[in-house]
Amino acid sequence: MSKGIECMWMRGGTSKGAYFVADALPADPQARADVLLRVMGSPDARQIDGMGGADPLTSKVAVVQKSDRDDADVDYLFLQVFVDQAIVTDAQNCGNILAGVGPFAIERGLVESVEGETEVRIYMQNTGQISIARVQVKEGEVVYEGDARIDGVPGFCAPVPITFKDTAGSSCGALLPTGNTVDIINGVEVTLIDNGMPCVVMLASDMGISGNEAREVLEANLELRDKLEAIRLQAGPLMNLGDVTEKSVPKMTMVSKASNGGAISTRTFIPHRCHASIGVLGAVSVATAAVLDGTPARDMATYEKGRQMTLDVEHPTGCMTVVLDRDANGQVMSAALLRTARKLFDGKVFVHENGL
Ligand SMILES: O=C(O)/C=C(\CC(=O)C(=O)O)C(=O)O
Repeated sequence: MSKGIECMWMRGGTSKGAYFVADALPADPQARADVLLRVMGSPDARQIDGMGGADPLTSKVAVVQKSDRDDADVDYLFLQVFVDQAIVTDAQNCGNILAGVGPFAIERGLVESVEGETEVRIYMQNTGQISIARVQVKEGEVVYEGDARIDGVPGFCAPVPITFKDTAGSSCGALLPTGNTVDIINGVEVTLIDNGMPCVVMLASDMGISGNEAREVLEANLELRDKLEAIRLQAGPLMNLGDVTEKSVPKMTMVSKASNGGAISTRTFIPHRCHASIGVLGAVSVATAAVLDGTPARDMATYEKGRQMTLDVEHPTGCMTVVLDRDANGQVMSAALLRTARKLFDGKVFVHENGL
């Protein structure tokens, strides 16, 4: 019998997944991927023989360890386990799963808790950048109960505010990897941007949709999906991401006018399924596109310009509030968001014998 692997299941923001201390998993990336495919039950559209929830948003993994760096407490490696393909990729970061990393690090004793609030400095290995999460603590224990709420998650929870600095060019080497605010691919005006997450931002109307459709409606639109994928495969090399056929980036975001008082409305493919809301760093990248003059997103966005700008990015299940800090030249220097996280399960996960 397999002896099982120590693992915690957590909701981080609007995603859910498995959190491991690094030394619980094989160090070799291929062997680790084999184990994680079995943990989630991939490849299988239903993930019936594993813990994954048959959705890319619930088939995610955080690998966490103490950091050797002076500017970080822990290192966080994000891994996306594809649902219906045998692919485990570190080609993207995830700001939602990140929300659980601070609480998990305290739970596992990787970070010493500070009564009241513990600041956890997290080195995000996928992109080589730092984020800071603030976790509530009482009598040495992580507090999960509270009165914060985020769209896309029912109920209330303790707040986990997160700040990102220097996320520009996280995976593409530059905020605008082509040097342009607008490129044209297959006749569609797009902004190729990376402020923490590589995204292709385009007008919903250019893709033949209103931008207010439900996730299910968009996923059933095969013509739209084909058009998005054709643009994505060309955008990948232009964004310095190489061949993206088997990668989960860039994300494809279609924007339209906000319909609920926010700054802009979004519908995002990640990249083959439509997001139920929007990714954290995805929202930061799209909000950044919306404050750049000359972009399709700028034309759709409504906001007041300033050094600190709060943009409500609307998505299929509500909105994500992004606070951007800009310097005197209007360049985005940091971004902050509110997330919540919750411990769901702690124990051992079992995989087939030959997985360990
Ligand atoms: O885009 C995805 O694959 C989904 C994400 C990513 C994310 O959080 C981010 O953009 O930072 C999510 O909602 O978990």
